[in-house]
Amino acid sequence: MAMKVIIGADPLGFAIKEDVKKYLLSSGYEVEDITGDGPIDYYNVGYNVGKRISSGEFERGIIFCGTGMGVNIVANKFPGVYCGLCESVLTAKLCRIINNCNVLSMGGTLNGGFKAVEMAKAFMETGFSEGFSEASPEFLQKSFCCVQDIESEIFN
Ligand SMILES: O=C(CO)[C@H](O)[C@H](O)COP(=O)(O)O
Repeated sequence: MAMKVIIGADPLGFAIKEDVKKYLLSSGYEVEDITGDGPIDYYNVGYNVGKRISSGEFERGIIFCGTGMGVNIVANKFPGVYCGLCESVLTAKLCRIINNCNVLSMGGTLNGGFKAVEMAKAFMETGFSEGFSEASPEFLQKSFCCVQDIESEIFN
């Protein structure tokens, strides 16, 4: 079954979102785009995507605004959301390997469509704790569990 991915963009993230959406659809992912026809503010993108990742309805999310920061801040308010703000292909890859991020955010004022797609590819195609010479998979997995413990303490 295809992985379910939720995406959304405010007006400043719209153009690169369209390029990433094309990549996701052509790669066979099941994509829901919450953007719609009218403009949507960055905090509503972060809210709607964060909520539906947190509920478990979607496995991954990719969100866009001018800088990637506003959508990132709001999405990360939800338990179970690990949103990485990335400005390079390397960080998009490392946010999966090291942090097990399930949401990627990026900015339309900082990235062109080609780079946005390369970052999305790195995010979608990289596994957690795989192939990182600086730390063992055991350490990365234990660290992620500690992050989840902190989260449980805060939310419960
Ligand atoms: O980068 C952003 C948030 O981090 C927004 O895209 C930027 O602030 C523009 O939003 P608005 O047009 O609603 O002011």
